Amino acid sequence: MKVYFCGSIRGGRDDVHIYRRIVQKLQSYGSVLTEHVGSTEISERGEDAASGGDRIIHDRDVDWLQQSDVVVAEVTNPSLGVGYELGRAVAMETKNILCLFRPSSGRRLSAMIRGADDGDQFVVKDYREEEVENILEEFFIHLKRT
Ligand SMILES: O=c1[nH]c(=O)n([C@H]2C[C@H](O)[C@@H](COP(=O)(O)O)O2)cc1CO
Repeated sequence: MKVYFCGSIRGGRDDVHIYRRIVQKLQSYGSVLTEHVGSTEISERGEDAASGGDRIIHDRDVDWLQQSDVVVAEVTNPSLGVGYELGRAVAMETKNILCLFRPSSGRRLSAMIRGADDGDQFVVKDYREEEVENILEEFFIHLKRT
């Protein structure tokens, strides 16, 4: 199984330790194409994409998104890139999408994400940090049954 993980980069790296936890857990289910999102070596300046710059990052990520079976996004820290990836994933119509949000942040999730939940292919789940592995486990058990 190929998993595409989305998390904020230029939107801010405050939650990188949670992204790393999520990536580690996701790796027990398949290959995580965007492993770098959970790396503490990537700052909010983003990846160093050498000469190709942002176009290389964009085209590579859209290609990975197309290849992926499942999209998991940590959406607590708002990020334009994550919102864009989710919109593209929905338009592809074949992806199973899980968005994870922590209400303890005091933020209110965008209606364009919360309101996209259809209880089936696009699921938004509120969680507490300590529950994250269990939430992922439940999601992947359910996926196997469908
Ligand atoms: O350097 C990068 N590498 C990269 O893969 N991304 C992708 C993956 C993340 O899920 C998402 C983060 O978007 P943003 O940088 O707008 O927060 O975009 C984004 C950047 C920088 O925008």
